[in-house]
Amino acid sequence: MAVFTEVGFDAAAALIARLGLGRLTELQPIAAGIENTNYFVVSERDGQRLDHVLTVFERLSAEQLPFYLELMRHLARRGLPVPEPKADPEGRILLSLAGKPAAVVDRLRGKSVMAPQPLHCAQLGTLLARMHGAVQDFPLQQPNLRGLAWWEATVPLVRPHLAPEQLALIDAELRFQQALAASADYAALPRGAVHADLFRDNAMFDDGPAGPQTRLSGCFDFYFAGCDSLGFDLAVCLNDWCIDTATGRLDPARSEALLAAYEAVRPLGAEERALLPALLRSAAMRFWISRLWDYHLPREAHMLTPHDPRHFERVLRERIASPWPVAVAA
Ligand SMILES: Nc1ncnc2c1ncn2[C@@H]1O[C@H](COP(=O)(O)OP(=O)(O)O)[C@@H](O)[C@H]1O
Ligand SMILES: N[C@@H](CCOP(=O)(O)O)C(=O)O
Repeated sequence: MAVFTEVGFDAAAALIARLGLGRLTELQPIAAGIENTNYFVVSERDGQRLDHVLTVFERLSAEQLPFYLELMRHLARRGLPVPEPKADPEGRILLSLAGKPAAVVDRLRGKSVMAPQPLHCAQLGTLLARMHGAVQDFPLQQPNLRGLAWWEATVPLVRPHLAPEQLALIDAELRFQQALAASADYAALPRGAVHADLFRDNAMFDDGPAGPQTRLSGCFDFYFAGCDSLGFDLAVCLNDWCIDTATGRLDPARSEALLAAYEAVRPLGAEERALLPALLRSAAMRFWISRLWDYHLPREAHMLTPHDPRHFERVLRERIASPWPVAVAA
């Protein structure tokens, strides 16, 4: 992030105590991320150190948040490595701090791996497929709030900042995505509550038998989750985990590792496979628009570092030019 809301030590200590997590000993603002205010919190209970993450939600409302927090709890209770939100004595996981909605969740061990190898991508593929299985009986519904309707509302806001060739691209892609969303093939895609932002920086690896930072310890930041096609979620991951950053191309070894591991748990249907190139474009478009919006219409915050929108413009152009260069196992 960004620290949009400065949380005082005493206020955080009172919250941690109320959650039964003992005495607060450290409160450390987190610089990474762009959406919410996050702090690492360390507390001591019965002589034991406890590590959690405190999030103050800046844009999401108290009406939208139960979906994300309940989804995390659902997945954690299914044994998936997802931070579980902590409940107060009344059983509430949606809390309040500094007059804003807040949550305290488990801190995952390890670090993000920003230059992943096939072994990292494979573990991510397995986790993603397991999550797609586990959400099939998740009862809450909420649309992907960064889906097509948001693109349609946001493209007019960023258009004044674009060069002619960018305008041509964004307008044409919006038309392509509108036609895709209206198609019968798209309507037939399997759907569910998906993460929708499972980038490398939203997963952690700790040390494993294959060496330092080789074992996936979990994924976090479910605050862009929503009901969408499972294939879109997969495309978001492929576009980030398997990319050759310089060219925007998909790296065959990493893409194949991610997909093979995914399909070992949840094989893709023929309709998903056929639409994967279009969904890779959707995933590139989604983050190009959000990055343009964050970049050109920034919010006030300390430590805010917007992501580079040109990256996803390059990725989108590449996905249009080379729909699916990877030999996907049929
Ligand atoms: N549950 C967690 N376990 C470990 N680290 C976390 C956790 N949640 C957040 N973080 C850390 O905080 C950073 C920012 O979190 P993130 O959710 O990406 O912020 P934002 O919602 O503002 O984009 C992450 O890069 C990570 O280092
Ligand atoms: N992953 C997105 C932005 C969302 O930020 P996060 O820190 O919440 O993952 C991007 O890279 O544009």
